[in-house]
Amino acid sequence: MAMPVLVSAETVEKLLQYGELVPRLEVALGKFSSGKGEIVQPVRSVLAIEKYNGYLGVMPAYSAHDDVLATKIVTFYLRDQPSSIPAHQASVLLFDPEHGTLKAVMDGTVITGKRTAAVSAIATKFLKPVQADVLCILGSGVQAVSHYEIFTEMFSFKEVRVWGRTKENVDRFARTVRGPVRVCSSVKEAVLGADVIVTVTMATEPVLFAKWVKPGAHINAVGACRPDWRELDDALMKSAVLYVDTREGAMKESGDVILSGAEIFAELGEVVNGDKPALHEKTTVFKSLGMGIQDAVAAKLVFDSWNAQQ
Ligand SMILES: NC(=O)c1ccc[n+]([C@@H]2O[C@H](COP(=O)([O-])OP(=O)(O)OC[C@H]3O[C@@H](n4cnc5c(N)ncnc54)[C@H](O)[C@@H]3O)[C@@H](O)[C@H]2O)c1
Ligand SMILES: O=C(O)[C@@H]1CCCCN1
Repeated sequence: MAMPVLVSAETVEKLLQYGELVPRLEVALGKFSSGKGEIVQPVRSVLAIEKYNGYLGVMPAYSAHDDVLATKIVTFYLRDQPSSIPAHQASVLLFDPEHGTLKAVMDGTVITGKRTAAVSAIATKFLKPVQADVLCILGSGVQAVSHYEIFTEMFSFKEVRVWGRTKENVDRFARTVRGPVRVCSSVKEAVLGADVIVTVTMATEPVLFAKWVKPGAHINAVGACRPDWRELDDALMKSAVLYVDTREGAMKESGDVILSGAEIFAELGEVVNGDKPALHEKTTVFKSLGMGIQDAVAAKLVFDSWNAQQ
């Protein structure tokens, strides 16, 4: 029995390219929302490690369409002090769907960063206003960097703004990204006039308020993945047209959806399929929770690229 391949973060970083990842994720989102059973993905299990303010998530998924079977195991911790240990750490187990054999154990942290930003970019492609000149990123960590990377690659914003709670993190972000960024001293300064907003904080209370949001803007709400955590206020959740990655996930995990009572208009996959309209002229929110199938598709891409080099 062959041992599984171990694929490092560096190798994942090198092999996982947005140009290949985005179209495959878009198809997977559509297949998931079509409900034709080609993709099987239960809502993830999340275990609370209360003593340390942490969580462990288990995210299995199978796609007959992509012929991929994988499970991401991810931990995420609320930290009240800056730490050299990332808030999110993940590994992806990739299996041979036909025989159930474990093929690879690969870094899931880089996969999480890239696939999450790629899905936000897919939502933004459909939902941003026709004239979108200003991008605002709230948060300055791992997801902020990956979102900056793909959003500046896929779209032509005239200005990119960032706000972060911690100056140390914001300065690191500004040094890390390859391109211009305007560091803002308040959320309000970053948000006023923005056409596309990305919220990627670890906030548990709202940081983005409807009163600052330009009518017709598109918001990718990526943080707040627990039923009692918030990033957006009720006014924004209730006034915007709400899209989600998965209804089931949002209704179980999203405090922004559950606590605001906002009505879900559509899954992103339904927009991809043409089953629901992209109301890009309205103020729109894409609430992203994360899906195991996104990790599985990314892991297959990495493995197939790695295999081709052997
Ligand atoms: N939707 C998805 O698929 C998905 C995937 C991965 C991560 N996430 C979520 O995205 C968010 C960012 O993840 P990350 O990996 O970039 O984390 P990170 O720790 O690298 O960055 C978090 C950022 O939020 C800031 N922050 C922390 N507490 C805050 C608070 N109370 N108010 C405002 N800002 C605060 C930090 O300073 C940092 O800039 C998290 O909520 C994470 O759970 C979502
Ligand atoms: O989908 C993910 O990878 C993340 C895990 C941490 C919580 C938010 N969603």
